[in-house]
Amino acid sequence: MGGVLEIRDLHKSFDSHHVIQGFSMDVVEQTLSCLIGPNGAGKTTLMDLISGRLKPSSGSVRFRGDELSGLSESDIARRGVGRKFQVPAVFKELTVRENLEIAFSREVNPFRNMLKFRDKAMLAKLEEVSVLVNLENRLSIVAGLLSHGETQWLEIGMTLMQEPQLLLLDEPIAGMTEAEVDQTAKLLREVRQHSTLIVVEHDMGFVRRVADMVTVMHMGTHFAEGKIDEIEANQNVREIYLGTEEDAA
Ligand SMILES: Nc1ncnc2c1ncn2[C@@H]1O[C@H](COP(=O)(O)OP(=O)(O)OP(=O)(O)O)[C@@H](O)[C@H]1O
Repeated sequence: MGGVLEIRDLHKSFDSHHVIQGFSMDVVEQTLSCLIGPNGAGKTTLMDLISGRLKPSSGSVRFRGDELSGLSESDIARRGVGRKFQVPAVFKELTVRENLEIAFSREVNPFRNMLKFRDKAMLAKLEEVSVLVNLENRLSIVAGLLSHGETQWLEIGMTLMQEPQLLLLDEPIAGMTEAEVDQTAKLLREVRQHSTLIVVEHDMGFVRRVADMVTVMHMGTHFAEGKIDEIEANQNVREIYLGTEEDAA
């Protein structure tokens, strides 16, 4: 079955290091897919290839039927693919409100956007997103003073200001407290009501709570895919990934 995102026979090499080796995957609209796999499996590289940060050596990434490989990172973002990295990239000296305002438009000069788009549509979006990411009471705080978890939410919020149709998240709960993890699970389930998400995650407890589908990567290949129960019961997956975590525990 096809999907909103169709990845076909994707390859990526860095010199002689063949990191993505014929990877294919379909992502169905309005689902949350978790991408798991051992360290070095190629998860971040795959996200980089989807978002245009890296160009594939060969293969195809189609989003809503359009080929993305070959487009620039900003063109891919304009087509509705949002990305949040593990390390947040917020403007620490600006307030939460200003950070969200800047993110509203995809124009090049963010400070011009702040003046130009202080309109009703932006205000409505800002209110909706700030409630969603649990920062509605922190709008006038300088971003540099936010907790780690709040900073992660702000960056998710900045991505949501652009109304992405596909949202790529790299380890969104890294370093969060338990309460923040709970809040993030709730947030992602809400975002999924109107967007499609791919989340790279190592924490299987969190994967269990949020994932509709789980895709396992191993050595740059699509190793397995299914519901969380199927993946956790899959002996081959346990051998290359889950088993090793248990052994280490
Ligand atoms: N720019 C690069 N140049 C050379 N090798 C790279 C580059 N980027 C990634 N690699 C290699 O590609 C492989 C896959 O890395 P990647 O970060 O995609 O894995 P990952 O599954 O995200 O791992 P982790 O779970 O540890 O974050 C690794 O062996 C890494 O060293």
